[in-house]
Order: sequence, then C-alpha cells, then structure tokens
Amino acid sequence: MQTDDIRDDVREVLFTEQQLRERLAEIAREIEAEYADEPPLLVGVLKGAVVVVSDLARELRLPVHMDWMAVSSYGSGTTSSGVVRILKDLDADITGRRVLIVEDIIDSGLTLSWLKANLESRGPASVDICTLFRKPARLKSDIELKFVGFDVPDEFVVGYGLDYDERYRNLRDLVVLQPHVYAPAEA
Ligand SMILES: O=P(O)(O)OC[C@H]1O[C@H](OP(=O)(O)OP(=O)(O)O)[C@H](O)[C@@H]1O
Ligand code: HPA
Ligand SMILES: [Mg+2]
Repeated sequence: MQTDDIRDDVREVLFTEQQLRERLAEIAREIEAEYADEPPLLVGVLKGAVVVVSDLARELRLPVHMDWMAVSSYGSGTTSSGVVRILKDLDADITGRRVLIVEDIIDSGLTLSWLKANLESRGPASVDICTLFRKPARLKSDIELKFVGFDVPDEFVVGYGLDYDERYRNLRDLVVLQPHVYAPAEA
C-alpha cells in the first residue's frame, strides 16, 4: 500500500538533499578541470538522470551543451534484464566531440556499458561517465567510471530522480522505502 504523502513511505534517508548538493559541487570542480580546453556535451540518460543533470549543469561554470537519450532495461521491476532498447536517440552528432554521459545510478552497469560502446561507435573524441550513485555489490561489468558521487548499499533506492514503478523521483533525498510499499494490495 502506498500513501498520499511520498515522505511517509520512507524507511531511511541515505543521503540528504544537502549532502547531494555538496558532492555534486565537488564533482563539478573535477569536471571543470578535466574539460577546461573543450567543454563536454552532457548526455543525460532519461528519466532517472534528469534531476542530476539539472543540478550538475547549473553547478558547472563551463559552457556545456546538453542532450538526452532514453534507454530502457528495467521496465517496472527492480532488477536489470540486461536487454537495452533505445527509446530516444541523441539529437546531436557527436563525431569528434567530447561526451560525458551523466547517470543517476550504476547498478549492474549493464545499461551503461552498452550505452558507452554505442556512443563510442559514433566517432567521438572521448566518452566518459559521471554517475551520482554506484552500487558496488551488484556491478557485473568492469566499466570505467570517471566521476562517482557516492557508493550505496545493495538495496533498492529511490528519490533524487530514481523511481520505483515511476513514483518517488521527486523526493529530495536518496532513500530506502518501507517494505509495505512493495507489498501487494490486499484483495
Ligand atoms: O546499471 P544498471 O543495472 O543497468 O541500472 C542502471 C539504470 O537503471 C535505471 O534506469 P531505468 O532503466 O530504470 O529507467 P529510468 O531512468 O527511466 O528509471 C537507472 O536510471 C540507470 O539508467
Ligand atoms: O536502486 C535502484 N533504484 C531505482 N532505480 C534503479 N535502477 C537501478 N538500480 C536502481
Ligand atoms: Mg528506473
């Protein structure tokens, strides 16, 4: 059973809005140093990364461009199928450009290792990954992550863009939900 106020479904706050903002500011400084000569094209992966891209881009002082891809690997479940589909491709031609993929979470890593290889096949100058969260216990690919915000425990997390069945993306903190949220409704 889910409640009307999404905050009532929270079991535990893992990272507060303020902690997330402070860590993103640190990452922004690292990105500015890395791309001082050529600002990157930020590629946000819809929909989870919308909140991260929005906050990270406004923290950056570089004249970045932004583009979006939608890929799907999870559907409404809580584990990756490993099968990736492109639902929306980039508008931009990335030939010769420096690309920085921005993600909310790397869980199995399957979505991003596929996406990185896909973008690398288009002839960019570089493709790197920035993710705010990483779940080390679940990583199934040895994908290189250039900028990482926080490691999270092996639990399903939501908020700050991350959803469970499309809910909770608008929670300000990164949280773990109460077990009752996942329980089937009583007949
Ligand atoms: O490392 P992985 O195990 O591949 O999982 C990570 C991906 O899964 C989630 O997206 P999802 O497919 O749920 O779409 P969404 O962003 O629209 O929620 C998340 O936003 C990452 O893109
Ligand atoms: O822990 C998670 N929460 C929400 N979406 C996700 N996609 C991969 N892992 C997660
Ligand atoms: Mg999701």
